[in-house]
Amino acid sequence: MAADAPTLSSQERAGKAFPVSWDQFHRDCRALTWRLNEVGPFHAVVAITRGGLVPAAIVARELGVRVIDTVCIASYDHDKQGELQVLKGVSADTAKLGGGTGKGLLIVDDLVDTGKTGRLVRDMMPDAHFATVYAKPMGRPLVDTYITEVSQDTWIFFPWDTALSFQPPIRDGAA
Ligand SMILES: O=P(O)(O)OC[C@H]1O[C@H](OP(=O)(O)OP(=O)(O)O)[C@H](O)[C@@H]1O
Ligand SMILES: O=c1[nH]c(=O)c2nc[nH]c2[nH]1
Ligand SMILES: [Mg+2]
Repeated sequence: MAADAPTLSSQERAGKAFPVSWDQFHRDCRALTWRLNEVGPFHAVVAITRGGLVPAAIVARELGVRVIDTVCIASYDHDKQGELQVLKGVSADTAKLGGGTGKGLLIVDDLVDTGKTGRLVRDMMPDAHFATVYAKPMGRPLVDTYITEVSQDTWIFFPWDTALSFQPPIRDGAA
């Protein structure tokens, strides 16, 4: 590649935009919980930070689960994926609840895209149930329960990353 060739971000490569409002996200999390309620009960919810924190709070509230832990992973810097770094694993108490393999634990994230994050966390807790609100085809096989599939060339815009702004009329070339 030429030194000055533009590097496209994951978001730019995606091409299509799928904006999600708070209201839509809350509804999708509740729909996810209806499905999870058939699978549980779960000893604890494990949120993959940071995107998994919001759905984990809603799902835990709906399922009546009060033990909530986190796995903290850093990978995308805004919208470019780099090396995955595990900043924090689950606590010893949570690991014990999952019998060392994650059995009876519910892992929650906002989405799977390439599946790299999901694979890393699944490998830590192979018997846990893994749920995401949204799934793209590459990551979908890793997920046990999800609500909405979007195409691989779609970028999901979450309500905590966005704000209301002016949009040019479609007639003038808006996407
Ligand atoms: O399937 P993958 O290609 O691994 O991508 C999915 C992950 O990417 C996003 O997290 P991100 O790394 O952006 O961090 P954040 O949750 O802190 O925003 C999202 O919340 C998932 O955890
Ligand atoms: O906000 C986001 N939207 C996405 O579609 C996505 N894929 C990976 N990481 C992501 N973050
Ligand atoms: Mg994340």
